[in-house]
Amino acid sequence: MMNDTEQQEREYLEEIKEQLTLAIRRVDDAVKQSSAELRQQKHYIHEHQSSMDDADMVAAGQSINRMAFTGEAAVSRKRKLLKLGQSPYFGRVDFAAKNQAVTPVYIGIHSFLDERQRRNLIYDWRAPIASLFYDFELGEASYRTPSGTIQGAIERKRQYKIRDGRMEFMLDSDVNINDDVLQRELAKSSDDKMKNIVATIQRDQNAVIRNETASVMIIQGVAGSGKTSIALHRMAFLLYRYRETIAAHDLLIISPNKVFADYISNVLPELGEEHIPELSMDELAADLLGQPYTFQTFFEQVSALLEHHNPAFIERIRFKSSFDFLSQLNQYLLHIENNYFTWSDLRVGRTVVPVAFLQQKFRTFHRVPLLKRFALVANEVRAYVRDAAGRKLTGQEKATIGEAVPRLFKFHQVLDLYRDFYRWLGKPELLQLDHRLRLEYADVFALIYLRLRLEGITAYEHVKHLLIDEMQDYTPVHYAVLSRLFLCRKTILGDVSQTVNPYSSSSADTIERVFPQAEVVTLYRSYRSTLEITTFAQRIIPNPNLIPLERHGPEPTVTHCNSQAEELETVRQLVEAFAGSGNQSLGIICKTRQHAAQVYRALQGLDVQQLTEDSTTFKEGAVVTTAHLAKGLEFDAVVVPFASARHYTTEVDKRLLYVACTRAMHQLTLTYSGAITACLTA
Ligand SMILES: Nc1ncnc2c1ncn2[C@@H]1O[C@H](COP(=O)(O)OP(=O)(O)OP(=O)(O)O)[C@@H](O)[C@H]1O
Repeated sequence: MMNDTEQQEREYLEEIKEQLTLAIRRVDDAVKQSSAELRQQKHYIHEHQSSMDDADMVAAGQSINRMAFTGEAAVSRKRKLLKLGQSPYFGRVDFAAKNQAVTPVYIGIHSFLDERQRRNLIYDWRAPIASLFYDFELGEASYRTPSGTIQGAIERKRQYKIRDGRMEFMLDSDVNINDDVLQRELAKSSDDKMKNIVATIQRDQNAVIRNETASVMIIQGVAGSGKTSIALHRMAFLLYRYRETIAAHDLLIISPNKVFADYISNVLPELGEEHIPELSMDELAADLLGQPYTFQTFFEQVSALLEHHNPAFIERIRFKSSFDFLSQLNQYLLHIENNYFTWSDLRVGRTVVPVAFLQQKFRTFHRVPLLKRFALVANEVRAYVRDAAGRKLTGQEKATIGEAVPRLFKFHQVLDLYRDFYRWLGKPELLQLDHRLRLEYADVFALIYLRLRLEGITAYEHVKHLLIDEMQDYTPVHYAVLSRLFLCRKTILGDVSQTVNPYSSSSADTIERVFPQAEVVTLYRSYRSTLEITTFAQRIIPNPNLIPLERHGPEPTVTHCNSQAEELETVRQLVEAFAGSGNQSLGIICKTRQHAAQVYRALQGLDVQQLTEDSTTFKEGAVVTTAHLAKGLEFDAVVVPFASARHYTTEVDKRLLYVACTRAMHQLTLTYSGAITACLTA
């Protein structure tokens, strides 16, 4: 068989690298040539401008564009080849399709074709045949192609780690194929942003990544199950699978905040794809609400909940996060259609426009959002009056009609209707709005929903696939807005256990009610943390279904201190120890902003950074932050200060503690003074 031994593999790697070098040289030549031609063409146009007609100019412009395009494609091709030169492939399956010879299939991050022999030397991990690598052990196997399923058998499976063009190891695997390499990958320290996982994608993960049928895919997965990773690889897969029709700018990621967006921003470029546009929910809200509103952000809502116990505030959030709320809004919309018109004949000069005409016209436009119908009906009325009077209307008359028609309806401002909604409910106290029109967070998407239904919003029709992370933080009314705004396919992921606001959280079941056509996948295997850390986190929120990966590290420690000052000193020592520990990242994760600020002050003079809501980038090394902001991130080591009964008491606190502890990959330390929190007793 080809490339049997390690020696042969090493020689083959050199051969492939050489071919890659040649290919890069060819691309370079092509780039040079195309830029020379471009220069010539421009020069030619410059010289002959005076004698060229419009058609000549258009043709010349087009040919320049074509050359520039070829140039860009060559540059991008070169980038991919250079990357392959560093690490050409990570896997190999020797596959014999039925009645055919065995061929080795090398799998890498991009494909690489031997142009002269027209042979695929490396297959893109997203190619149909590459799914063999993820989906099967040795023996019978099959893969689906657009033209049907190919049956056959896998005779060998091999994995490689090639870095900087050097083979660090190769492994033949028969049964538990990925485990060894996966273990090595997971044991590594995390120095910076999220990385791609193409070499070790697991079977259940692969099924989600390659799913082509789901119009809505909901991924509920335990902490560290790879949800975010999978979702990003799924985007890369879709870009590959539908490359004729979908480009990176057709996709949209709705992310919880800028730090998270920055944290994940490397994955697609690593996979050779362009950056995907991203919006935070707050940015989307600001865009959809428009002026003149300002609003409390989700961060501020959660902080307010943590800072003071306010039953009325909680009650408002709870109600506005319910399905009942959404259905009340829908009923209200029906109610106003049926009750808020005051019908009367319209008199314009000597012409009377009868009620029946008006009603009939409003009915004709029933598909148009309510508040947009008035202008359309006014036009109809103008035509009616013109015909009746037998002459053109004066500007004054036209304006009169424009004002009279809306008067048939009680309200025209969405905010007035939103206020009225609470009166109609008999609970005006549920809307708290100050004179500067600052909305509570729980009102933001409700108001947007009304606006969407009453005025229509079409701003996001170009999006072809939407990715929503941290789904548990959004409520039925959020999803009602998203489902009307984005008619495209969606991938929605999250974990109910990691909600930072239990009064407004959604489980996969809740979201399924909004998207009944959704395919729901549940992931139980947790990859991030050592068994010791995962077991510890289970004491906070137990999940009997969770399957931790067998990877070991030090037991988490819970350190008692005699005073807060001593506690801060302990944290300081931990940060000092971090510098020489071999760990690359350390997260000091606090419950509140105040705690984070206090700890940060106590660490003055050390190389520590603070992550706040205003941060726009993920920071490396040691950082102090809050659990809310740390959600979705991970660190080699985590320190959770102030884990006392005083600070971690409520249901919200418990969730935050869970989020904080599950951020740790290898090492976890809690410190407290006074009594220890009861959240750990489970
Ligand atoms: N198949 C895999 N191979 C290698 N690493 C993996 C794999 N799946 C997950 N991981 C790693 O596990 C960690 C957690 O992944 P990720 O952040 O995507 O999980 P998550 O479910 O979104 O986590 P959380 O909800 O806790 O934020 C990451 O370091 C990721 O690289």
